[in-house]
Amino acid sequence: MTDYKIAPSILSADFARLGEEVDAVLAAGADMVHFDVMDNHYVPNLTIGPLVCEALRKHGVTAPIDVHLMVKPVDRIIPDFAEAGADYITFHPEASEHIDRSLQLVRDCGCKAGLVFNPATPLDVLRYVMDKIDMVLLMSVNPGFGGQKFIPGTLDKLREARALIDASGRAIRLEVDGGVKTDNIRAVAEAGADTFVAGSAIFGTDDYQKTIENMRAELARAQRPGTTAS
Ligand SMILES: O=C(CO)[C@H](O)[C@H](O)COP(=O)(O)O
Ligand SMILES: [Fe+2]
Repeated sequence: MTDYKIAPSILSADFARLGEEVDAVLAAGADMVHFDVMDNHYVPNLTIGPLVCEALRKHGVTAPIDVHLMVKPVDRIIPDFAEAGADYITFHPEASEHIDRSLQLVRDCGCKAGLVFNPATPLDVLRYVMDKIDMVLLMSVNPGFGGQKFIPGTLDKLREARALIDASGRAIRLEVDGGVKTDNIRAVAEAGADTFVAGSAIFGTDDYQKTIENMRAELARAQRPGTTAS
């Protein structure tokens, strides 16, 4: 049985009440908090930094925080997020001058490391760093904004990533981010994902618990071999 995780993206939360919103999705059954960091340079939008991550920890959030860095360069901000309480830190290979070094930096800071692949970015670099990663994140929209439509070609790419992860024999999570909703989460799982970011699909509804329950019901119907991710 695959250990599926649902990670609401706080990009679509009410930022004026962020602590309450995070408490609410976790109480509704979410597994981790997806924390989108945008710099108005690597992507055309500007969001939140380590201070907000630290504030969530001080507020009492104990669930894993999955920091998705859409910033360039990446290295300078990694230790700050580790210090602020991040569990996972993922970054885009295009945003790092030295991918292996940035992954090692994340790990040296005590966090789990991941690489994020934009829709048109090939997975080629993965095979050289498999031993240094804990997560592969496939973008199913172009990064920068919530509420976009899922790009269907991501399903084939998920199958490709799943085969590479399984061949590595390592417990690497396969996360998908962008346009994931109750009506496509099952197909995304069947293509190989085990971790599902959903922003607008959860925060855009009135009843977070019902939405997460509906997503889990769809996941329970997904048919594919189990994975080793934990
Ligand atoms: O990284 C992101 C955008 O760059 C977000 O995590 C993503 O878009 C989630 O939002 P939604 O589920 O509404 O598509
Ligand atoms: Fe994200």
